[in-house]
Amino acid sequence: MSTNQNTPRPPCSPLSFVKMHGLGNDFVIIDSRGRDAQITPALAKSIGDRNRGVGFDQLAEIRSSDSADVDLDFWNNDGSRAGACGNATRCVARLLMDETLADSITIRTERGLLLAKRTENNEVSVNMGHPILDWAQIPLSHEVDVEHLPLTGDPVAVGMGNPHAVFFVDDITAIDLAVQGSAVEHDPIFPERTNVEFAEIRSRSDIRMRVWERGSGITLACGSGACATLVAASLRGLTDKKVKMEVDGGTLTLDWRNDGVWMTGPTQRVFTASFDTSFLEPIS
Ligand SMILES: N[C@@H](CCC[C@H](N)C(=O)O)C(=O)O
Repeated sequence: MSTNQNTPRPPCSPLSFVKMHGLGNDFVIIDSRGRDAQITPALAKSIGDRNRGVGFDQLAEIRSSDSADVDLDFWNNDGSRAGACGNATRCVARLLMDETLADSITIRTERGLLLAKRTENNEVSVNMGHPILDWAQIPLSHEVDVEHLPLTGDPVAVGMGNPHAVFFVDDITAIDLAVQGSAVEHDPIFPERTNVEFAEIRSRSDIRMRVWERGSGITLACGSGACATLVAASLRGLTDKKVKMEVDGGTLTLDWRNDGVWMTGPTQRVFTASFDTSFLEPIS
């Protein structure tokens, strides 16, 4: 008798999920309402591996809420937590609004209570709240010396529930996103690392932006990064407070209003599936 056939297998523990994306920023969405949180850093990293797991830019875990329609936690694919994720918030809002046929929904994230709405053309808008401009709260260092960074020009530090360093550049095609983004993310001046945006101003209402995300690397879009870029451009006097922003995966509309920064764009459900967590290889 073959020993292989008799090798005991751990019990099957299926975890179902929905795969969605917003402008190519892709997410695994797990619904943990009514049960304990299931995601740990190690599990997030294993599921996030694009070769050995499922693959995602962020994992969003939906939780029951006492003070909103749902609570939402975010994980990057390196297993780290993220305090905000604009595009995943829009995707989850779309998923739940389709489920309940509602036209709006409240979602509590680490950054606070967010309101999302369905638009007339079936896109999703979310109010990402007010930017945090006090660097001590972002958290970033007050004494930022950009001279040693592989870039010229001062970054603008903006908190949207997560940290962003926005660089304005004359020619975005000249940026080596992997090299320069990674160098800025890991620069010791950012004690909690940072998301990095490179923005070329095309007009007062049109920005081209590319992003290097903390904990996930190059992504096709970043909602909180788009909000941070609008805030930075507007504060520098480079644009108006409402712009369209072209990112690698498509176009977002950003509107910095009195009640916060609103972001609008498409969402797409890709598939629903489940996997057996006992198959996932731990990734160090
Ligand atoms: N893709 C996101 C932002 C994800 C979080 C980020 N990588 C972090 O660590 O803060 C978005 O759409 O906002």
